[in-house]
Amino acid sequence: MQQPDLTHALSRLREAAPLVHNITNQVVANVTANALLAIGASPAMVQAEEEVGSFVRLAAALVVNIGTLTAPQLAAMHIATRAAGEAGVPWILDPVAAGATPYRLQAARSLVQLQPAVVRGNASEILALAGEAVSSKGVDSTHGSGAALAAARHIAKEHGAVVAVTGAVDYVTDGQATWAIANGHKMLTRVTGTGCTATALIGAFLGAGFTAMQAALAGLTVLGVVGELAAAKASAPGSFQVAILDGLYELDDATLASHARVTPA
Ligand SMILES: Nc1ncnc2c1ncn2[C@@H]1O[C@H](COP(=O)(O)OP(=O)(O)O)[C@@H](O)[C@H]1O
Ligand SMILES: Cc1ncsc1CCOP(=O)(O)O
Ligand SMILES: [Mg+2]
Repeated sequence: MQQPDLTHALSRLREAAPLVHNITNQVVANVTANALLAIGASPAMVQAEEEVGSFVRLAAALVVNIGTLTAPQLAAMHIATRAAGEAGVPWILDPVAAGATPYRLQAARSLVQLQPAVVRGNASEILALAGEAVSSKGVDSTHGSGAALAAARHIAKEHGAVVAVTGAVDYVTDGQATWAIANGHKMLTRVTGTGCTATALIGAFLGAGFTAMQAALAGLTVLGVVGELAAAKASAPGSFQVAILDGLYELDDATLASHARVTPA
């Protein structure tokens, strides 16, 4: 398996400065828009059924996140993902708390049928999406990421998507090749929206023309490295959240390459 080359990933992303269309949850809309701006992309949060089909055709990538799902928002997600498919706009699914209620699970299942380039979730979410009867603690995982690796491979093969499971170690698989990313910091679990930020960053790399596998590896490695650097500067969640945003802006290709811990799994 050839080692993924992230050497110029950040400069490529910043050169492309992709417009990223987000249909996301109300908790993280601001956080993820700021993360996308900090890394060098251009975010737009657009979710009216009446306009998502037109808007997504202007975008370089689409992020779909079911964190605070409502029926109109789900309808908009179906319109946007179908239009994205027609227009060749790559999109990523974040199945937040997929196993928590039948409504969410059904919604996530309906969306994964519509050919996302990437699915990114925590272990409980990926297990639920794969059909395992698992519990979660709302939006938080009660499983380690390794426990969802087989489920991730299963979803990847069934839907032709790249699947990323995050946790202490992140895994990215296309159903055949699997990579482990051993970056990150526990403090990332003490601030809301870091999983959603991971998803949005992968969306930015998709919008910059990276393959699904490269985009998932780049997005997760960026957040993991930034999390480590932020934790060295900030010891509590409030300042850590600010340090993440600053770190996304300050990170360069050389620092990413020297801190990345990506190995075959
Ligand atoms: N125990 C941990 N140690 C280091 N990094 C972690 C840990 N748990 C999660 N992360 C990182 O936090 C980010 C969000 O992942 P995760 O918490 O799994 O998503 P979610 O917020 O959707 O549950 C990812 O970058 C992941 O690598
Ligand atoms: C707290 C919360 N409730 C519904 S969505 C959301 C944010 C979840 O963010 P993340 O999955 O990144 O932890
Ligand atoms: Mg999440």
